[in-house]
Amino acid sequence: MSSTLSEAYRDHPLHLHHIIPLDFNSLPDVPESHVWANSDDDFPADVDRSTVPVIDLSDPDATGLIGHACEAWGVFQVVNHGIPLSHLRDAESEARRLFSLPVRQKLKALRAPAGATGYGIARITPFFSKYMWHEGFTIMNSAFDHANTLWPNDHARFCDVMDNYQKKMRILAEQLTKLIFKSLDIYSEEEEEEEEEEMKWWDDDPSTALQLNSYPSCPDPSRALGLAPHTDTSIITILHQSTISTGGGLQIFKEGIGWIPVLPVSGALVVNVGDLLHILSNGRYTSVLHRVFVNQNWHRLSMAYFYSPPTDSSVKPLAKILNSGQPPRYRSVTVREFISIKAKSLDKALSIIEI
Ligand SMILES: O=C(O)CCC(=O)C(=O)O
Ligand SMILES: [Fe+2]
Repeated sequence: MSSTLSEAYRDHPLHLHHIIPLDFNSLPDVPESHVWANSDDDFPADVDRSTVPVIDLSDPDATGLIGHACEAWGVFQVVNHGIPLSHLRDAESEARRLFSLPVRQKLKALRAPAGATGYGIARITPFFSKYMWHEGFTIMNSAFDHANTLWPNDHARFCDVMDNYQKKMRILAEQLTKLIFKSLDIYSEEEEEEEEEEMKWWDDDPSTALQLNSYPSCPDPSRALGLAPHTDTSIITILHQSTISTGGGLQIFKEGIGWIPVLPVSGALVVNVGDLLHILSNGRYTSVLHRVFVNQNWHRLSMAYFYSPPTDSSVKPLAKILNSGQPPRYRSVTVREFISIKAKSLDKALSIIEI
C-alpha cells in the first residue's frame, strides 16, 4: 500500500528548494527567509474551557467521551492506550539519533522531488511565503532504503523500532477508528461486526505514513514558526510529542476561543480528526486546524502517524448519517483524488468538494 500512497504524492512533485532544510544548528539568528509575522495571539483565560480532553481508553464511557471530543474539539489526548511508554521512548530516541546526524549525512536521505519518503521540509511549505523552523523524515512502511544510506552498518535498530512503532500505531488507529464510528452511532451494538460496505477498508491495507518532525531550538522563537496552520489528510492522526517543559509546541484552533496549546501529558498520545473523517461524518467531526510553535531551549520532536483508507477507496458522508435526513455536504472522492486536490489547494480542499 505504501507504493500507492507514494504514487499519489508522485503526481505532485516539489521543487528542490522546497525540500532541503536549513542547517539550523549553525544559525545565530532567524534568517529573513524564516521570519514570520507572528501575531502574539493571547491564549484564552478560561483554562477549563481550553484544555484539550484527556480520555482514558479503559473508561467504560470511552466511546461517548471520544465522540464528544471529536465533535467539540476535533482532537483529544488518549491514555491507557496499551502502547508501553518504552516503545514511545525508543521511537523518539531513534528519531533523535536521525535528526542529530550532520546535515550532509541527512541529505543522503533527501526526499526525491516526486518522492514521498525521506528527509525534507514540510510538504505544506509551497503554500507559504516563509519557511518553517522544521525538518522532517517520512516513512511509509519500511524505512530500510533511507536508513541503509544513513547508517550502512547500523540501520537495523532504526528499522526495527520504526517497524514496531508502525505496527502498534496501526492496531491503535484501527481500535480508535472503530470507537469513533461507534460514537457516530452508525451501527447498533448488535451490528458491531457488521460494518457498512464503505467501512470495510481497515481489513485491507490502510494507507499509512509515519512523519518524524524535528523542531530545533530557535534563537528567536517569537519570529519563527515550527509548522504553519493546517489540517491533516487522514481519518485520524496519532501524535506522540516529546515532553518539553516550557514554551512552544502544538496548538489547535478552537472556534470561538482561539489557539490553544496541547500540553504534553507523559505517555499520552494526541489524536486529531483529519479531513477524511470530516467528510465521512458529514462535517460533524471537524478536522482540526493546528500549528506548531518553537522554543529557545529545547529540540522538540514529534511523530505523527497518519491513518487513512486505501488510496483507491471512495470517501463520502456515511449513509447512516444521511439516513437521519441530513443532506450530504461533500461529494464522494477517492483518497487519491483528495490528496491531489489538497496538494493543489491546501486549506480550500474541503470547500472544493462541498456540494
Ligand atoms: O509536531 C506536532 O506537534 C504536529 C505535527 C503535525 O501537525 C504533522 O506532522 O502534521
Ligand atoms: Fe498535522
